[in-house]
Amino acid sequence: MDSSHPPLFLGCIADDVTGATDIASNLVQAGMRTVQVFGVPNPADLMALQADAVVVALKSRSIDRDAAVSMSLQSLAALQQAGAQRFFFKYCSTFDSTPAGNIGPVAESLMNELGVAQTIFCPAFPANGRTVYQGHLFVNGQLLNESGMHNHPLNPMTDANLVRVLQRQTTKSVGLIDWNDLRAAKVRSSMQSLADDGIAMVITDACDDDHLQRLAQQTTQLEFLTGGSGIARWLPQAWRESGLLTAVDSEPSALAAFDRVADRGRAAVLSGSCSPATNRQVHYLKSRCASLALDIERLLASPENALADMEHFLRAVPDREPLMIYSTSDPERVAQLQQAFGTAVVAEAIETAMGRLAKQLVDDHGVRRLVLAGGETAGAVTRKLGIHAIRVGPEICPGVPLTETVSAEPLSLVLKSGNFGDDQFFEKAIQVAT
Ligand SMILES: Nc1ncnc2c1ncn2[C@@H]1O[C@H](COP(=O)(O)OP(=O)(O)O)[C@@H](O)[C@H]1O
Ligand SMILES: O=C(O)[C@@H](O)C(=O)COP(=O)(O)O
Repeated sequence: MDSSHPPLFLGCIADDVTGATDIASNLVQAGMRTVQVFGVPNPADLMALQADAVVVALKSRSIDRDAAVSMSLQSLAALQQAGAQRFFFKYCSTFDSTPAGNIGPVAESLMNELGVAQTIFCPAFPANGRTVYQGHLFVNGQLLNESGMHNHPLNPMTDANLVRVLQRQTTKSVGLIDWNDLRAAKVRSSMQSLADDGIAMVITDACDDDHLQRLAQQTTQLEFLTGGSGIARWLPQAWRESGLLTAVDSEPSALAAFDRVADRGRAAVLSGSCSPATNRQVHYLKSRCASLALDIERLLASPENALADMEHFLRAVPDREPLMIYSTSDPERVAQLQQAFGTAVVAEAIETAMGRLAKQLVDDHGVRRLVLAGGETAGAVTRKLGIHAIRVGPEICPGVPLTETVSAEPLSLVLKSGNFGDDQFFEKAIQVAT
């Protein structure tokens, strides 16, 4: 390791792959040299990275609670051994979880392990339309439970009151810091009052970036924070101002390690998100490039035959032309498939197929840029491709950067959170300058 590089400062644990890239991108935008690694890391590998921040991308959002807790604790141990001084648990800005978890149980176990009595829960990400007011989460001005998230295939969100949602997932007591506390710079004193009342987990309001900046400035004392990536855009500056983080030369330095060596080949979009935004993005792109909807019934009946059909399609697309394959569907179609075959069975079949398709695209069809839509989908694909780490480049839209794999033959990856990006996002991601 280069002894002139400051030691690792921040260790993040993200509960899905696109969410990890989202926070990594916001940290890079805020001037931190950030590397994203996939799966529970090895401390020695982390120490060799020369980064200010490491984001560990897990696939722990929709799995069994005990497994999610276990892999999060193992990741924490690795980050601690690598010398991290601050820790962040990143979950979705739409608080994606089931009544059993996994946000509450994972946060609780990380707090217990770190010996931390209290922390904040700040999913707000105003740049992407996620705001929290009086503890209620809004998505582009709609209450969470009316925003389309109530139709999520794996973790439908049916309650916008986050104090209530989180309280159902944890044995610790949950409270609220509202926007008045932020405006009056009363976060620390309000947290102390809440602590005196035995409140360990504090949902925080934030309606705009000014609120997030204030919140970051007033929580620098916390060793462990949790939230979406909105606050991560402001924490590095707050840490620097309070003397905790060594100042970096300038913002671009955080992008300096991004080589752009990967962007020399064909682009393909694999889309498994069924969010409203991704449905619109698929609709926009499908008449503009070669595209194919996964035949999900055929896939469930015979994966091998379905993949053989896909291979025919791939061979028919002229060399080097971009293409898109998607399972993205509207809520009625998702419900119909889930009722007929079972939620987990459908999700597993699609994720496995997406992983295999990605491997075919890269190994046999000259694809060097993969655009993946959906956190679970991206998790399955990156696992199948054996990707260990990525460097983060410039943003294509808030929370979705261009990235490239840290490997002998780098691959360009765009890992898009299901609900991020405008209708033309895929087209931009395919075309973005190299
Ligand atoms: N047509 C479909 N019907 C049912 N489930 C689907 C369909 N298409 C994709 N899925 C599954 O829904 C889940 C979507 O999750 P994810 O990829 O994380 O997207 P998002 O980012 O929108 O949450 C995945 O497990 C995926 O396999
Ligand atoms: O915070 C967010 O909204 C995203 O970073 C995120 O976690 C998205 O997850 P997916 O919607 O599953 O892609």
